[in-house]
Amino acid sequence: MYKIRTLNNISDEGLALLNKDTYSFATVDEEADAMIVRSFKMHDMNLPEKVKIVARAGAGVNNIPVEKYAEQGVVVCNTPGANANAVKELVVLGLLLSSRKVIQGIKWVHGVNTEEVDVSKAVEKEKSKFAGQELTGKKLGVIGLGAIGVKVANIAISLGMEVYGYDPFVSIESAWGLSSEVKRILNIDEIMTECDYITLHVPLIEQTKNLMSAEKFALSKNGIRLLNFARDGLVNIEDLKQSIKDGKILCYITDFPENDLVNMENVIAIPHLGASTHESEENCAKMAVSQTKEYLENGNIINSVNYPNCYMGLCQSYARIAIHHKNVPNMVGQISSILAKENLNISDMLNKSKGNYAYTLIDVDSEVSEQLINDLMAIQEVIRVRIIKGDK
Ligand SMILES: NC(=O)c1ccc[n+]([C@@H]2O[C@H](COP(=O)([O-])OP(=O)(O)OC[C@H]3O[C@@H](n4cnc5c(N)ncnc54)[C@H](O)[C@@H]3O)[C@@H](O)[C@H]2O)c1
Ligand SMILES: O=C(O)CC[C@@H](O)C(=O)O
Repeated sequence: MYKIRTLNNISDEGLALLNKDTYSFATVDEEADAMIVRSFKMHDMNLPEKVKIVARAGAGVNNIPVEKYAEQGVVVCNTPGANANAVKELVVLGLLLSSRKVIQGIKWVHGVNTEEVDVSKAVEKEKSKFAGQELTGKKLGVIGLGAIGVKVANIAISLGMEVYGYDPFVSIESAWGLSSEVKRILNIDEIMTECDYITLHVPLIEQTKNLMSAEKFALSKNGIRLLNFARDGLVNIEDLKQSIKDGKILCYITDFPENDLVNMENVIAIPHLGASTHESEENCAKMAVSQTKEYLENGNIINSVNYPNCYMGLCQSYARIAIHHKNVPNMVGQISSILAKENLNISDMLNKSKGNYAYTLIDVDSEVSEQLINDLMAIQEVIRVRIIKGDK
């Protein structure tokens, strides 16, 4: 029986995949074999030793100490692309809200004193205050061409925008999905100087902190619209406030409200709703739960951000040994000589690495003794050893 702890509200459709004969819910952290999380900040949390996997039902993992968990032999996975359509649709709304004074207009309508004023007549007189501009023909810069950026770039093309895309690390899969009409930009400064609208779709990592700062705003035209549906921390708030005052930024639309910004004219702050659709919550939860089950039941790692992806299907031998270790030379040699000493026959094997960490899956034809587990754990660079019962 495995115990699952949810640290945020996770869609019921996803949790329903946890069959009751094998899974139950942990009520305290210490009981959990796996944690499923959305935006809960795990940095200050002491992760109990029993936890083996943390599944992020979503894309961003900046709320999780990914490297620290790798050191503890805890797999962190996310759900790439599962909420991309929801975010894309909200970005389209962001483009429109930053172009047309719909929010201001609606506020005005709500404020009309209908005891004294005939609103239907007042509309025609007042509406000139709320004129906007069209998207067609304007230039949009998309920074980050991953699951969301590609969808945003493509839909902007169909809205008649001229789209500039910047992503020095673009994956082959993303490149295949990107419209050939998107202009590939190799220097972010060109996005700043050319574009009327800029939208951010990069992860928040050390290299992207304050990606949008005074130095970049200085390059832009006057009156640009900046959209941030990726993360706070990507935009330097002090520099942003100054650039709004200077008229460089006409509108900042963000999914990450901050105290300093919420009452500013020219700022539209949305309460982190990018992924908040029924469909996206269900997609993310289903993917997070399936990946958790694969790891717990079969040792397979899918969509991990701190360990290599490793998939050997079901174990059709007697048992599967799953070993988390450092990515250093001679690990496979040391592991297989321990198995040879115990006379264990290997029927299948996979060894993969990612950065400083590696993972080895070994299917064996007979029982694995406590002594063998202890011998494996005694290798200095081995972090965790788990035995999974096979079919035979
Ligand atoms: N508002 C929301 O609710 C919401 C929902 C989903 C994702 N997000 C945020 O959006 C981010 C992107 O999501 P995604 O699903 O597209 O992720 P993704 O991993 O598919 O795409 C990220 C892209 O950013 C690129 N990138 C990384 N560093 C870069 C840099 N310095 N300059 C340019 N490009 C760079 C990567 O190459 C990758 O193509 C997430 O990390 C998350 O922070 C927000
Ligand atoms: O879980 C959410 O609601 C937000 C998720 C989003 O920020 C993400 O990075 O996927």
